[in-house]
Amino acid sequence: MKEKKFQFSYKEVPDSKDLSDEDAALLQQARKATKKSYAPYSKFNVACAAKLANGRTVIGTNQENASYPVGICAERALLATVGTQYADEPIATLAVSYHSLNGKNDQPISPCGMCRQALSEYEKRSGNPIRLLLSGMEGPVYIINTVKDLLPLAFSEEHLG
Ligand SMILES: O=c1ccn([C@H]2C[C@H](O)[C@@H](CO)O2)c(=O)[nH]1
Ligand SMILES: [Zn+2]
Repeated sequence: MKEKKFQFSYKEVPDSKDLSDEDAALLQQARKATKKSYAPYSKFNVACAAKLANGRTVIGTNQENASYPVGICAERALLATVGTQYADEPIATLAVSYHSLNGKNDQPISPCGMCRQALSEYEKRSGNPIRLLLSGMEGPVYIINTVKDLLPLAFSEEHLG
């Protein structure tokens, strides 16, 4: 039997003011876009902002539904736009933030499992790592180098044979 290990390291920046100007601006766009979220059921307003390799910025927000499973996360809403309008264009950096009416907004969240799978496929398809900036409306920012780090042993089209 062989012991295998998965390890990853990421950065924690104490506050968004410690980011580069470009990263701080992208995170600010994500924070601002939480106002566009439609989340009357969870009251958990998530938004993300992607800086594409071509310089464009795209935003996405969660859009909920009275039939709960119909709702879509901010990350996959964003990917639908990127995939449609800028197919295969690499996402250089994706900032994710949220504003919750249920509690504090000062800790980072990270994409759910379904979004990790979707982001993983977009990363592969575009051929470039997606850097992630994760943060609430204030507080620390996590910087993650690639979606691969968030989804070890990812399922992909290769497994379909
Ligand atoms: O990374 C995340 C985590 C949660 N949500 C959404 C799904 C649901 O609408 C609400 C509460 O889970 O937040 C996102 O959009 N992205
Ligand atoms: Zn999700």
